[in-house]
Amino acid sequence: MADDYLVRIGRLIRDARQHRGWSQSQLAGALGTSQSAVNRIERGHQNISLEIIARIGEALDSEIVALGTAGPMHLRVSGGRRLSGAIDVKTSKNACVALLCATLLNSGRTVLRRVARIEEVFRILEVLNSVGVRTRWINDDADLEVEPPAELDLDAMDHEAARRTRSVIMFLGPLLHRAERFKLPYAGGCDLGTRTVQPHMTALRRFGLDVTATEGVYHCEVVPSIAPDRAIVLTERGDTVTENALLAAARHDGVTLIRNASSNYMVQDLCFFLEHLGVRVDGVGTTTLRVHGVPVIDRDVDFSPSEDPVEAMSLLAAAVVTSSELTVRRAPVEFLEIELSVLEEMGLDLDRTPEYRADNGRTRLVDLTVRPSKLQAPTDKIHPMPFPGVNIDNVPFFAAIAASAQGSTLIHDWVYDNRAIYLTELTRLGAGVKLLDPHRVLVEGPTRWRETEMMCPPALRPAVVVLLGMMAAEGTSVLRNVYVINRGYESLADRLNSVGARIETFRDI
Ligand SMILES: CC(=O)N[C@H]1[C@@H](OP(=O)(O)OP(=O)(O)OC[C@H]2O[C@@H](n3ccc(=O)[nH]c3=O)[C@H](O)[C@@H]2O)O[C@H](CO)[C@@H](O)[C@@H]1O
Ligand SMILES: C=C(OP(=O)(O)O)C(=O)O
Repeated sequence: MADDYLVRIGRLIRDARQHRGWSQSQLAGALGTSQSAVNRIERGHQNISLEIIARIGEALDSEIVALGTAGPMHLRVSGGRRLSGAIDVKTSKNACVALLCATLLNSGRTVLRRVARIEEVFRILEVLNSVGVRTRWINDDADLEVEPPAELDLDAMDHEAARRTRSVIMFLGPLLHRAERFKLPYAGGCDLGTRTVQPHMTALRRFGLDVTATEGVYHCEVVPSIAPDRAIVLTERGDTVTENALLAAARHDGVTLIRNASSNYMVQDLCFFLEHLGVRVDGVGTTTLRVHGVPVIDRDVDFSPSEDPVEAMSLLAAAVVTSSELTVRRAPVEFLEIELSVLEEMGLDLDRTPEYRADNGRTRLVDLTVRPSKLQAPTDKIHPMPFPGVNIDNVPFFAAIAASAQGSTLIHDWVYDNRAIYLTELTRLGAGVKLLDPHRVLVEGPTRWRETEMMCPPALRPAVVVLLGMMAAEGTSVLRNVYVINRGYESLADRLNSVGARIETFRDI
């Protein structure tokens, strides 16, 4: 028993080390020990103290062992089961976090309906609470009330929670209207390689924001007399940068023109919310936004963020890889149209209902039913583009789908440095995924999926893709440390179980 325990800890350490991309010698160097000692630890042949485990966890930036229910969550998947029935898409992580940041524009009370109860939202709530914003879940439907204080206590900001999110960067836009000097930690989020924040700084400089970045913290100073005197042309058509520019423009006394804006789903939801706050935004859905700012916003508002196209795509992919008939209800079709076209070209048997409106009154939804189909690899490569193109976050799901199709599919993720690399994790489940270069993988299908045990890749979508492979594989698979999945999906295991999956959650020791 004791030996078995050491072997399990050893495996956790090995997986965490491999995820960091370190050799045994590199870990040994960080611990001040020898490579052979690390080798013994990983094989479970060495007694180790809690102190050593803690040091290893620190060196690898990974919580190896935790006590009680707060420890890392893992999933045990009994795969090879067909799904059936219907499942609803939840509201999107990316809109919910942008709207939470946007509540900082308003002195009044904001109610957001059916907010995704996910770790990313919890982290942003922790940051808001730490600076004095009062937040409260008001019912079991996940409706959330947000009330900012008259004065924010920005020095009390919870940097640890903030640093775990990408979204906290969207505090910059609202805060530049509330403080002349403040600090914000560097943004985190999925580990996808370098993710620039320069376009944010370039856009917000036009509103008088001056940022010095040192030792993990942005030191921000605002010169209120500086205001945009001509159009703000974003250097990238990014989602969060467009949102930051919108947030800054919302309380700017005048009209701001933003060009090369993203018109993606979360940006549109933010524009609809700004309209509730009395801020008119012309051009929603296009790449030129004209924002009619309102210097003081003090309104009680009630808003329903829309459904998540990326969650819809994840659920469709779950049905495809498990050869199931499944209805995905409340799918925001406008943000999935190209994905659906590609899937139909690949031979997916897919039905959709007539469109209906999301609770925000604007976004078009449909229910999609997919049936088991013989898929062919697409002729052309799959690559993302800013909306309206294949959504960057949907690309990883094409890897799982391509692995279920006959033939070779080239997937080209030009956007992120690391995300395509994580897709090679599917080889551990039996898929033929070859890395051609850091941005391109060739997927050779169909796959005879096989069970495995592994750590979650440190990026949300590739982590879910691995989970889908495990659902397709006969036998029992284990996916360790799924915080990254919980960042973006609410109770995913339970919800998949409700349509026939068998996924158990557990924690170590
Ligand atoms: C909280 C949130 O909403 N996160 C989403 C948002 O992150 P966010 O908007 O922060 O995305 P990033 O700024 O990281 O941009 C994504 C990447 O695309 C590159 N890029 C982007 C636009 C462009 O015109 N040219 C270009 O090269 C950037 O350099 C970067 O490498 O958008 C990403 C891209 O849709 C999504 O993956 C994230 O889920
Ligand atoms: C990359 C993603 O998220 P974030 O921007 O929050 O890291 C994602 O949602 O896939």
